[in-house]
Amino acid sequence: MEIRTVGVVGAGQMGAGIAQVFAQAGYEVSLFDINAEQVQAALGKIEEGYERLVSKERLDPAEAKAAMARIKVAEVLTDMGPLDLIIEAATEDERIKNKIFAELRPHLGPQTILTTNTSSISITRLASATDRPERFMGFHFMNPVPVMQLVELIRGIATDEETFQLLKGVVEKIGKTAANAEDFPAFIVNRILLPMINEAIYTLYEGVGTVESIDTAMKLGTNHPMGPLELADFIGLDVCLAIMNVLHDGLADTKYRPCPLLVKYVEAGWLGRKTKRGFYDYRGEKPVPTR
Ligand SMILES: CC(=O)CC(=O)SCCNC(=O)CCNC(=O)[C@H](O)C(C)(C)COP(=O)(O)OP(=O)(O)OC[C@H]1O[C@@H](n2cnc3c(N)ncnc32)[C@H](O)[C@@H]1OP(=O)(O)O
Ligand SMILES: NC(=O)C1=CN([C@@H]2O[C@H](COP(=O)(O)OP(=O)(O)OC[C@H]3O[C@@H](n4cnc5c(N)ncnc54)[C@H](OP(=O)(O)O)[C@@H]3O)[C@@H](O)[C@H]2O)C=CC1
Repeated sequence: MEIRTVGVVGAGQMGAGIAQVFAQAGYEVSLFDINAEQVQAALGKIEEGYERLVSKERLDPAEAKAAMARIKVAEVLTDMGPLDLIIEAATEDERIKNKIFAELRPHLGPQTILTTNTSSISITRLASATDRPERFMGFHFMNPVPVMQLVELIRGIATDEETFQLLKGVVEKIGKTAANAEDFPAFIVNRILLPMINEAIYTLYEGVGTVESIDTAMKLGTNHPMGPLELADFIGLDVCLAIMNVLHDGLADTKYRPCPLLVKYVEAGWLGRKTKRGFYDYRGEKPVPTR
């Protein structure tokens, strides 16, 4: 089997980046979101992404145009059913993901491979609610997708070798590097990264440092490209909280308890860059700390 057509479900920051990278690599891409405005915003971001590459002479203008033309908007989710590969990149909520796979189920082609870009949720559990756990995998991209080199590949208990090899091939074709992770809460990257971010939030909560001093300390003291609070805003505080909850519930260890301050920000709807407020306020010219 060769993968040529790809459906991306969810046109948020991850879905947009995934669609951009796949279309650039020559795949025919269908993009769907329950919010039609979000799809239009994603198309605008993708176009900007290609323009950025063209301006740096990393992409030929004709190739950029051709890549853009390979992205189609799916009016309804079920239109994606017969495609070769579906990448679910909707909100980090198990009920939403299950609902998407359940809706797709009667419309899927016999060969269609289902994947999820989940940051933390059990692949085996998501797969078990579909009709094809052997053709189901975790396909975890990093943010921002066009820049980050890594894709985590996570096999569920029933994932077959053919599916794994096909997805390994896809990672090579899009010019990225795969790392294999076992199916345990939050896999590798987020098992390590999110407790670090959560600890940074505790450091703020306990008054050990300010937003600025914590981020400066980690940027200049450990050479991280972004401070942990800036990175949390970049990922999305709702996504960070969802991952911490999966770690806390799945591993039953208090060391994964989400910081109450993270919970408070999410309850306020201050989700980081995407809502223009989180640990920083992005509404002005320059981000300024919100506490
Ligand atoms: C939560 C999960 O499930 C998993 C995750 O994703 S965890 C999060 C993983 N991501 C990270 O840790 C990101 C950490 N941050 C970084 O690596 C960097 O800050 C960054 C790459 C995002 C930006 O880098 P920077 O040096 O501050 O800014 P900038 O110079 O503007 O960008 C660097 C390059 O990336 C490109 N870039 C930056 N943001 C981009 C975007 N959103 N889309 C496309 N390209 C982008 C820039 O064009 C630039 O390219 P060149 O080097 O070719 O000129
Ligand atoms: N943010 C990050 O750094 C990373 C996130 N991920 C994972 O990727 C996934 C998406 O995250 P991200 O892009 O940040 O989230 P966003 O909130 O930016 O985007 C999610 C999108 O999914 C849409 N959506 C919600 N329900 C449905 C549905 N039933 N059908 C179709 N679309 C739906 C949302 O619409 P609406 O807003 O209207 O609800 C929203 O547009 C999550 O699983 C997350 O854990 C993985 C790696 C990194």
